[in-house]
Amino acid sequence: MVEGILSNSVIDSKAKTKAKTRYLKRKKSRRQARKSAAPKQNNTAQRHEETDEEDRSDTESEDHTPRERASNGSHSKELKETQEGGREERPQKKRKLSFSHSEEGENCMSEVEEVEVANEVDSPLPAAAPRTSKSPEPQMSLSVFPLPTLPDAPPKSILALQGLDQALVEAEVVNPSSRLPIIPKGDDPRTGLSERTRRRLIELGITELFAVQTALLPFLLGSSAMRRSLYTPFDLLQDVCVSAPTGSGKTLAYVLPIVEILSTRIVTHLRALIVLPTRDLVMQVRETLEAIAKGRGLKIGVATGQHSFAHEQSQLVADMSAKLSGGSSKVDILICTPGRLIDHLNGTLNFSLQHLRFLIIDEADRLLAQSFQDWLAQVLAATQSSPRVVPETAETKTLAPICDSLAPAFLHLHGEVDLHTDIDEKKDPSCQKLLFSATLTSDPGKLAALDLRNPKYFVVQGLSDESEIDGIPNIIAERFTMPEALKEHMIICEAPQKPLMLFHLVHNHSVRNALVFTKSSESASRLVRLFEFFEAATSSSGNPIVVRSYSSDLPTNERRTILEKFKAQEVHLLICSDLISRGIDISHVSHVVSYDAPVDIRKYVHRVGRTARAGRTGDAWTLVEEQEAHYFKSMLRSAGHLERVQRVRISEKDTASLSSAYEMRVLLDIPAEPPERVRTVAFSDLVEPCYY
Ligand SMILES: Nc1ncnc2c1ncn2[C@@H]1O[C@H](COP(=O)(O)OP(=O)(O)OP(=O)(O)O)[C@@H](O)[C@H]1O
Repeated sequence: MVEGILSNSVIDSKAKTKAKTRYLKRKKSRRQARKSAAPKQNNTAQRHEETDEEDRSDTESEDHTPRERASNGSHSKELKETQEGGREERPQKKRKLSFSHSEEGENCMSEVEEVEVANEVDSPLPAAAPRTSKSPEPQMSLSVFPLPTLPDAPPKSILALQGLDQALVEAEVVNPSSRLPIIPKGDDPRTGLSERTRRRLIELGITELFAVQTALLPFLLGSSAMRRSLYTPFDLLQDVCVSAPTGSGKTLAYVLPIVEILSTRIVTHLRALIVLPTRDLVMQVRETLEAIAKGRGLKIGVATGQHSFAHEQSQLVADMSAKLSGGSSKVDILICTPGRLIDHLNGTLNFSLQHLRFLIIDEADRLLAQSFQDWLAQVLAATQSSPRVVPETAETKTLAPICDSLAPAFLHLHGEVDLHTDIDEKKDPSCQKLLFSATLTSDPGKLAALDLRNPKYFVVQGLSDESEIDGIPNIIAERFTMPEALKEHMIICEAPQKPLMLFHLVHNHSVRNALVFTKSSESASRLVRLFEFFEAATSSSGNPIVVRSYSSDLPTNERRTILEKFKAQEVHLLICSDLISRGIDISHVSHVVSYDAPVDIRKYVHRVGRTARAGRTGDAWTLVEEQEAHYFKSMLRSAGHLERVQRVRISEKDTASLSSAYEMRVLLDIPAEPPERVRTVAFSDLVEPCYY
């Protein structure tokens, strides 16, 4: 019986072995058949199918005993490898899915693939995941949106032009070296100047026009009669903005058209208003105007607050007895500072801007930065007519009869004037705005405040000035053009050495006829005292250097006297605050010294521009304290100007003779200071005392 059982089990095991052999044979033949059918390449999908197949086989043979599995160790190993292979290949499998289910374009597909591969790398799924999935449906991928990508940064040139007036971007560039000889006789269609004006210019020694004048005169005086009209109610004239280097003749560029056009007037009205930032400039422009307009019968007035308000009123307005709708003026041209102008607009009866033909804003960037009483908005409003609301009021009844004419744009205000013509159109003010500066602003906000009409920009700038760096026009990048014959230098030294450097420049570099700029009026007067001490210590001869301070601390009359002495070369050095850093034109200034370095490029441009004017040569020196050197250089660099400023090194040997003589003298003469508060008894303490 036992034997029977044993023989049965042997038969059983033999049968199983046969079955297994058959299974392996079948499997081998299947594999060979597949291999011969499929291309030889190692296709991942195929491999995967194989794996699936094998998996299925694996499932088929699940009824095998563990022993059999053990005996089939190589088979299990193969299975395991296949599983790992399947796991590795999963991203491709998923890609296949998304490809087959997405209707989106190829680009989108590649996006999907990338995302999935990335996900796979970041957080691999458990290996069994695909197999445990019960769903027969392939996994739908979520609709995928393109990932947000950063747009390419726009080029600097585009960014710099954002928000700017297109007229500024398309400014007319004028070559600074262009000149136009003045023809004394006959017509001159090139400039539009009358023979009389040209003769006057020649009398004044002006034989040719400078670049800015050659560009502006034809534009303002043009050949058409309309351009020369006193009123242009239906033809709006273009406003003009001019950026031209210091000393390039901007004043004449507006004075000549004013004189030329206003000379045709019959009745006196206030037709040209010139606004300037300081009294000194008002006086200077007045001199130029009077010289050019001599014999033309034009009346020129000034309002700066130098005289009493009542006195100015009596100089400006002819009739203050009753309100005249057309205003009343004793002057054709008014030159003024903005503060006093607002005083007259608000407080002087019959002071009216309705007849203005020209509104000139010189040193425009400086004036636009001044928000004093919102002066610009008030001036612009006064050039416009307000709509007539009620024809008959107590006020209009008392309106005096027309003894002074109304400007065309203001005619509707008067009840008795009821002009209905074929051309019964709205009439615009005839005021043309002209802006000038060596450092004209491109700030859209500031320019917008001017309410410019179809402006035309002129920029006087050398072609060699690397006109556009990064495609950004110089005027927009605040790279200002300097006078061609100007030589610029800087001396970097310690702060206490600055006075010595100044004495060195005066005595060893023959700096005379110089403007020396300090940061404040107080610094200017202290430096004058120091200089006088020094001169007393060093000059044995009878020719000491004469030094004076010039700042707003001085009364106007004293300032005028000092300026006249300086012009007469009786004063050799004028130590001044920035009061005269803009616009002042003194032809013999051969040197400018910035004793305190300027902190912004505009100030630098205007200070150094007091020399090398009208084509002359000149030297500018800047004393830069060591701690300021980095800032100063980067300021120049960003203005594209660093290469033009030459660094001059001054050794102790150069100043040895000056310092010993000076320090001895200072020790004797220095005024008593509380000893415990004074750091050292050095001459520098006189200039800028250093207290602990
Ligand atoms: N065509 C010319 N021929 C000779 N000299 C001239 C001519 N035009 C102007 N000038 C002289 O050039 C000097 C500088 O002129 P102006 O004061 O108008 O310069 P600017 O451009 O206004 O300078 P800034 O920007 O410093 O105010 C003046 O002395 C002026 O008389």
